[in-house]
Amino acid sequence: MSITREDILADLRTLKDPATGQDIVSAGIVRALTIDGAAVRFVMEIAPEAARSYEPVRSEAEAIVGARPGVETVSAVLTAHQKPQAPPDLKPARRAAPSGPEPIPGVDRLVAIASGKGGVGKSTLSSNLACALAAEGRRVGLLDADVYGPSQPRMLGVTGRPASPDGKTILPMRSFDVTMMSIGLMVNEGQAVIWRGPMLMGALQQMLMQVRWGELDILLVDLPPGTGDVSMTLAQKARLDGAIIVSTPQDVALLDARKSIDMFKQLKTPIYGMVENMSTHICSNCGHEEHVFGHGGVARECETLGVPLLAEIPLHLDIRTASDAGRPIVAADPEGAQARSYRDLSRRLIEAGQA
Ligand SMILES: Nc1ncnc2c1ncn2[C@@H]1O[C@H](COP(=O)(O)OP(=O)(O)OP(=O)(O)O)[C@@H](O)[C@H]1O
Repeated sequence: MSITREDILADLRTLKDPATGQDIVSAGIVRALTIDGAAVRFVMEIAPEAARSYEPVRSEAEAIVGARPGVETVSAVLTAHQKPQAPPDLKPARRAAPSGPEPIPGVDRLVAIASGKGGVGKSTLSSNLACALAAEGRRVGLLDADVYGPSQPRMLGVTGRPASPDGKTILPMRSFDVTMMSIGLMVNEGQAVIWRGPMLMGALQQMLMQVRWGELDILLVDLPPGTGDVSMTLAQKARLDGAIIVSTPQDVALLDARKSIDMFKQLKTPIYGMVENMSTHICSNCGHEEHVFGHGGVARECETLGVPLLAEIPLHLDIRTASDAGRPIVAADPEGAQARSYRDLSRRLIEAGQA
């Protein structure tokens, strides 16, 4: 049975907008309605502070549309609309309260893991480094802030939704002695979330400040690739102790890594150094080593930029299969050759007082 846009809008018109009393379609809340075969998706655009009062409307909307014959899946997502900005007041009557970077209660060090470009192995490094630091006895947290592709739940084999016993704070998950939280655990699997500026910042701040991290020696933050809103918000809201930049050796990746370093320098975040990932390929059959992406690119870049080269991680099939199976190589085979570079990196950071 084919479903039409009008059918869905008619269903949604039966629901009331709690703010205006109009139906939600006439109130202009329903946006981006797409019908793809038996799958229906739409967004409900609301004021960010009203998110809680709209949740029942959102779930009712999903239920009503889902009950229509021919509809198999429905995804309704709440997104925040941008409030028009008031013109700046050039003569404020009183001084604004300071809202600079704050420390996270109980967390000794906050360290960002960043990359200029996607797919260079930043998340693989974050989970393995977290496990390696835990293996050295450090109390480690990992916050997966990669809003565009949160992969830590998969890499650390974590499923389920974090509990919130009091409706205000969130209990983190735990895997391989690492306390973790991911933006991927806050949305339904497969549900596309359209993050707008204010909502994204709200989610990041919530994960930093409302998650009960407990006492940690270090909290690693796996950032989305590039130099976007999340990195900026993190550096502005929380007191960052350092950043580690991951890159592969090719020129294109290095070009982007340089932008990332520039950004952290501007944000006055100390750069702990760079990590070259996929530095050399080690054949899993014969052990033959070759430099698929060239060699020494990151070392040269580090010299030019005056930042330390922290580690060179080989490209090895076992590293990928371990992560895909939800058990990072450092946890799966801690004494094995492929875990060595991650474990050396963790020891180096601990020795330098950076972890
Ligand atoms: N050293 C390595 N050896 C083998 N495979 C690797 C290595 N590092 C990463 N990979 C694999 O490369 C892919 C991309 O890695 P990963 O997801 O960590 O990158 P990323 O930089 O976090 O990407 P994005 O930011 O786009 O999520 C994954 O399949 C991962 O298993």
